[in-house]
Amino acid sequence: MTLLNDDFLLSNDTAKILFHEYAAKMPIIDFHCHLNPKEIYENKNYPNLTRIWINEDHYGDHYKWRLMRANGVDEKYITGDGDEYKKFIEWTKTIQNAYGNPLYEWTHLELRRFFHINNELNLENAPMIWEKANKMLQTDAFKPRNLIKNMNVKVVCTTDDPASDLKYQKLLKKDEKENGFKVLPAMRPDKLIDIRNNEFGNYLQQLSDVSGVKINNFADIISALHQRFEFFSEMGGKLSDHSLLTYHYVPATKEEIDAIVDKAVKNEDLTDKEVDQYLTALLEQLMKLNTEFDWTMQFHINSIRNMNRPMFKKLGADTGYDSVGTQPDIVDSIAKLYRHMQDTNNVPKTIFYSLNSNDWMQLATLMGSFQGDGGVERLQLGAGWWFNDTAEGMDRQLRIFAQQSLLPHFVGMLTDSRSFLSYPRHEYFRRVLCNFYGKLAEQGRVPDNIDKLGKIVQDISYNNAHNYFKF
Ligand SMILES: O=C(O)[C@@H](O)[C@H](O)[C@H](O)C(=O)CO
Repeated sequence: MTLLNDDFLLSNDTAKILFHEYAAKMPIIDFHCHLNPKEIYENKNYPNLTRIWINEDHYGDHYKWRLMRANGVDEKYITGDGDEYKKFIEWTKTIQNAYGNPLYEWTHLELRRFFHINNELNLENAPMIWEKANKMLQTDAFKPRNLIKNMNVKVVCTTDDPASDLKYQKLLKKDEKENGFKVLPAMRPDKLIDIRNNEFGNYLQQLSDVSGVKINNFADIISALHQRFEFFSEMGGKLSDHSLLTYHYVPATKEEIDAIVDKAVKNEDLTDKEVDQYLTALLEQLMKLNTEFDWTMQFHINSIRNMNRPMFKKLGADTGYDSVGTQPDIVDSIAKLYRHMQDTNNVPKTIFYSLNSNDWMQLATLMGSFQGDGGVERLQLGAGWWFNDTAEGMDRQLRIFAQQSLLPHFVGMLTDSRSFLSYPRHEYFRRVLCNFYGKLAEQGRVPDNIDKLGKIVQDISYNNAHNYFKF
């Protein structure tokens, strides 16, 4: 089979029909990504492949950065001020060693889908590819808004701090009709979760200023958050998103929580128990707010971030120094939290992603205990996330979802990316999805009713997300 031919990842005839005649043509809803709304609004061409593929200023694809470091590339030619063509050549050398890594397939899929370059990228053809691609990058088709539009994307949900003024989402709202897609905020209150950060007190002041709520205690924080939920909702926001590196369910009294907030504002040391007490109280309130505003709450759990301390100091967060978390009982704590919130009917629509795939069965079966209340598949196991964003990781997540619940209700894939060239990840997922159902059909485990199977893959590719999030 030739590299990324029309039927790659499709192992039988049913899978091929399902992909080519049903899933492939569906629009895209990217309900979680890290695209910069400013870059969508300013809509400027990228000067070359390095700037759109590897790094644009401090921003960029840390998946590639990790691989380049593994290939022994000097940081100067990854995130540093090295020559941009040399960075591209270093990426070319790196990808040559990446057989079996999804970035090998993604890189070549992007060359095919955007630049119509079907060659395998290597040192011989790198100069030609650099020249051809860079020329194309200067055309209107490669402006960010056209990249989104031409990939049939209908909704992009950015990742935004509650204190954000959503300046660029506001500006883009006026161009929605012309663009043919919406750019909607998703609230990511990481700075409220990160109570040990020395900037916590300053952040509360920022949240107070933007919300108009004076913040003297925990209840005031929640009042300020409520105002931000109102604002994000007015802007079309329908999701919140929460990164929990580790988490333990530890209830506490109002007085204890206020004392913890007070200590945090003064940058006094907090015990692990105090952090978990505060986190528990905050997550309970966030669940209430998501329920009140009929949003979907996303949890990104069990990760270890910014492991390399000197490089964190130098480059900051999300720069390729993260790994899978190993808290074995994190889902036990999530279960206690949900059981407690069920008592007051405050379990919102939720999508769980764990970076540790050992958690997936526990999450999938946990969710079965909180479905109902009139909504279809209100709680969902999210698509294979980050290090699980591979053909095998996607297939495993689909299998567990199908075995423990009703996969035809799944809201499907997201890019989780910082690059405008990442939309072929949806194609990649749709191929894995069609192959999953194609195999069931050809094994005689489901009826070979192609229209029914086709409807399922189209729903998972687009319709379910449209209906579930109510965009
Ligand atoms: O949203 C997250 O927490 C992660 O997706 C994180 O942003 C990470 O940098 C990433 O993009 C993984 O795909």
